[in-house]
Amino acid sequence: MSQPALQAEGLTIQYGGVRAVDGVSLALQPGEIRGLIGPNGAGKSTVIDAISGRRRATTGRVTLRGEDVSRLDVVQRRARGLSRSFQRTSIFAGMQVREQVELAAHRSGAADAAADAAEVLDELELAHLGKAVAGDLGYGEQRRLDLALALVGAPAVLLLDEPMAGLSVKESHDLARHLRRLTGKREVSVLLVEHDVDVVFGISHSVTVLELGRVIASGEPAAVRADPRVREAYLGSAA
Ligand SMILES: Nc1ncnc2c1ncn2[C@@H]1O[C@H](COP(=O)(O)OP(=O)(O)OP(=O)(O)O)[C@@H](O)[C@H]1O
Repeated sequence: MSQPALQAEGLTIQYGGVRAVDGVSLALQPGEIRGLIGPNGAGKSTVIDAISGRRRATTGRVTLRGEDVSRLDVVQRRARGLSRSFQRTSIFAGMQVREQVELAAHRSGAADAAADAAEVLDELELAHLGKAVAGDLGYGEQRRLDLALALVGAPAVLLLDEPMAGLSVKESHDLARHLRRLTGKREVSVLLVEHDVDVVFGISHSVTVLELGRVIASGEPAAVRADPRVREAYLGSAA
């Protein structure tokens, strides 16, 4: 097996008396999409915060392509190829679409920001909206723009926190299709936190399930979905 694009080992995060994340380990191979699911409050966003550098883990280690980045901040980890999106989009509503994707590409260190932005916009079927002001886009288009902003600069790893939030079923499936195609094409690894479990099981190569800050299952989607503990803790009998 090749060197993992990302490895998190024994992450523990304490908020005062609450242990929000308790010894979580996971790895992403190049080009792998790993779903990270669990009930509300299970610790999914906190894991993403710890991996991205937004929150320093109390204990544990984060390695990016073999390099220990545990002591680096968000900007330093971004420069090493770790990108993320947030539950709420981080687009600039008053700015033109192409302009802001080019700016993001430039800030992410792309050698040719204009070309990189053009390619990502094209891949996400947003090229025709390049001159539109982002705030005028439909919500589904804004979500795709958010993904474009995270994708430029050729990151090795993308942390996505509920990218389908608020989308219709069709828009979710469209975004999932884009994600699957883009990750394959660009060899970017994705850690996908998403409440729509059908989307997660549909596009992920592997799935990790958290409950009360701990990993209760991890592996191929079909095996995880069939795991009695997962069904009991999270999916319910209808899953
Ligand atoms: N800033 C904070 N201060 C104190 N406790 C927090 C803080 N942020 C999160 N928590 C607690 O940490 C635990 C994990 O929260 P987290 O938001 O990571 O879960 P989640 O799985 O992402 O939930 P959701 O699906 O609702 O987004 C919860 O018990 C939450 O109440």
